[in-house]
Amino acid sequence: MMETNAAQLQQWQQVGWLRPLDVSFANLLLEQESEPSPWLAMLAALASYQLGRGQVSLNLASLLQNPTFCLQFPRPRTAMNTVVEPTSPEAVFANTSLHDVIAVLQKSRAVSVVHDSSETDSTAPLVLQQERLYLRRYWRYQQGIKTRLQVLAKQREVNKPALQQVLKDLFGNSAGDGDKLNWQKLACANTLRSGFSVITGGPGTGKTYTVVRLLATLQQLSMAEGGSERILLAAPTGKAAARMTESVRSELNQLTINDSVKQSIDANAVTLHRLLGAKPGSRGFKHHADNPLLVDTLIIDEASMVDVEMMAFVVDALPGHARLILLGDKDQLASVEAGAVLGELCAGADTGGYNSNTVQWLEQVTGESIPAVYTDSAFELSAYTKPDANPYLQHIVMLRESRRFDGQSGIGKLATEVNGMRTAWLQQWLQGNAPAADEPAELYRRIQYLSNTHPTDADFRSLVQNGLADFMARVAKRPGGDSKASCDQWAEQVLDAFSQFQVLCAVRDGEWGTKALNELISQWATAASGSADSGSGSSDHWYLGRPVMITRNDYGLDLRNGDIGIMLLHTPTNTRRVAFLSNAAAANASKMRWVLPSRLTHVETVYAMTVHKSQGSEFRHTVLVLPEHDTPVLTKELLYTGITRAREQFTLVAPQSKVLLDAVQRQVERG
Ligand SMILES: Nc1ncnc2c1ncn2[C@@H]1O[C@H](COP(=O)(O)OP(=O)(O)OP(=O)(O)O)[C@@H](O)[C@H]1O
Repeated sequence: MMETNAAQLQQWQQVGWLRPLDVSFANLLLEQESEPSPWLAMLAALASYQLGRGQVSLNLASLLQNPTFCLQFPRPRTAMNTVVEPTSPEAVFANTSLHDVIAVLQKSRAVSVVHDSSETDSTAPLVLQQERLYLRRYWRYQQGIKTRLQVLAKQREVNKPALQQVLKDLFGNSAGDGDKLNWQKLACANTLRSGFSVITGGPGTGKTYTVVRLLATLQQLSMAEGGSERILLAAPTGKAAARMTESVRSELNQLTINDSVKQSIDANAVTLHRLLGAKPGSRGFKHHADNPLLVDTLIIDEASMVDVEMMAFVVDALPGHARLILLGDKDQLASVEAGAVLGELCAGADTGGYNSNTVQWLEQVTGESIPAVYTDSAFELSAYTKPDANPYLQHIVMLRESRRFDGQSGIGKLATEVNGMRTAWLQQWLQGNAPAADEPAELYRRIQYLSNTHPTDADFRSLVQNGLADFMARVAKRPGGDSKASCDQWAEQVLDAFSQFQVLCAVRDGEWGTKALNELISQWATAASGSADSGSGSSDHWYLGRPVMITRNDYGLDLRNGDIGIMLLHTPTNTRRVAFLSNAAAANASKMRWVLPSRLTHVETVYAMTVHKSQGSEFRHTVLVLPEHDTPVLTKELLYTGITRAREQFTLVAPQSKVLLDAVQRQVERG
């Protein structure tokens, strides 16, 4: 059986199902076993494979129950025109029981078996906990987070009368709009109750609005006691940090509060890497348990993008008294790295699940009255009566009303239907049917569907060219003068124009993937600009107006993975440079960075980017392009994330509507 499994791993690697890394890891383990067990290599390779696609562990029960669903292998790769028909996961795991697999793992020296979250002395590379097989490092990250959050989540003392007054001043008396619950007020209150909380909500549900009031609440309460709260704002990427800074600053400007409280609030958000003090070339950070951050409250935005490794480093670096608040949309795609931390913490949050303690506390300080549908008696006991109950539900408030997309908005409607995995309305829309009698015509104005198309067809080409027209015009316009200031101002306008329109792809390869579309759009762009400079027009050629995305952090240049720049003529020096918005946190730092293209080693053209890369960004007009054939990466989370990147206009390009309908019914499995 062992030889069979070794040959099987080779075959699955050949067809592109397993990575060479997965197979090498498995072989390494086998070499170290005195009595290698037949299934060890296979299971170790699959645990490593799951990690590569964002799952922290291999769930053995679901593997044996439904191997194809659990592994979600892509379409097999064909080499040199030979079609290899790989053995299916079903065939490999036929007649294998969970009991047998676990018994085999328990006997292996490469596996340590743990029954609870306590750390063991073992250094075995694999950890088996119940039905899940982990790579040790990731098991430790997960346990580290769990242990730390349990401590942070303990209830804290609050001056309730003072809190009641501050909340009343900031959010009004009670019962938000008419008979609706004021979830924003409840969210703000709930963060004060313990050292760990989550505010989750879809786009435009007022997370920033709430956070700004939370900042004011924390400062006001602290100042009333003669202190000052040390609050830090952070986000997983440079772009998300810049967006957080901008939206907090603008919301703060509109808020009428005491001047001294306002002045005590620092709206500058930094990346998590900068916060923890990244050490170039090393996995570790300057701040950790022995050198904790100087912070009383840490607020992390776009928390859905934080992977399990980064979250473990963050909680490790928090001082004992600190408070951690996570903001984000739990329904968005998780980070490409392993671990859907926010999604897992928020499992079940749609229905509240508050116990009587939480309800009583929240009602007392907010004056709101929480309906019974949001309560759950299963959480009454400190020992949870439901075995799968989520212990963090008491710490989560979900904002439920979009302030950006009203009932008339097609974007909001599309996002809601996709998130709810419902296809009936989508089918109507895809077929181009007129709005139903009870639907406003406005609903369909800002959403458009392009079907039966090919990348080189005129309809797709004009969609893209119209979308990029303003950007192209600004690139061609050149600065008002030769001064540094006017050149910077022009570059800022060019970058702003570029950020208004974006093509998003589900995949990188294939004719509807980012690689091919960037190649094609580059040719259109250089042909349209008609400049002598257009050269080959290939997507990696440094032509004027080429938009690029950084694909790897570059600490030397202070550029972050995901930063976008445009190749322009830097008029003060008369050189071609790539203009980026600066990541510098200092208030007096120049807003623009001009970098010589020769210094940029990890960049890609970015007329089209993957949905994963678009997380944390929004565009006025977003075009989501789906491939011709279904693939396992197409999930409702991916569609939801793509749709919710659109602020005013959304276009779906899907050559086959069935691909969309199948994807809506596929959910990411949490690892
Ligand atoms: N209670 C409220 N009353 C009035 N306006 C509100 C309220 N809540 C939010 N808004 C407004 O709605 C808009 C969206 O809110 P906000 O930016 O806070 O949402 P968000 O959840 O942070 O959005 P994003 O998904 O972009 O991060 C903002 O203009 C904000 O000022």
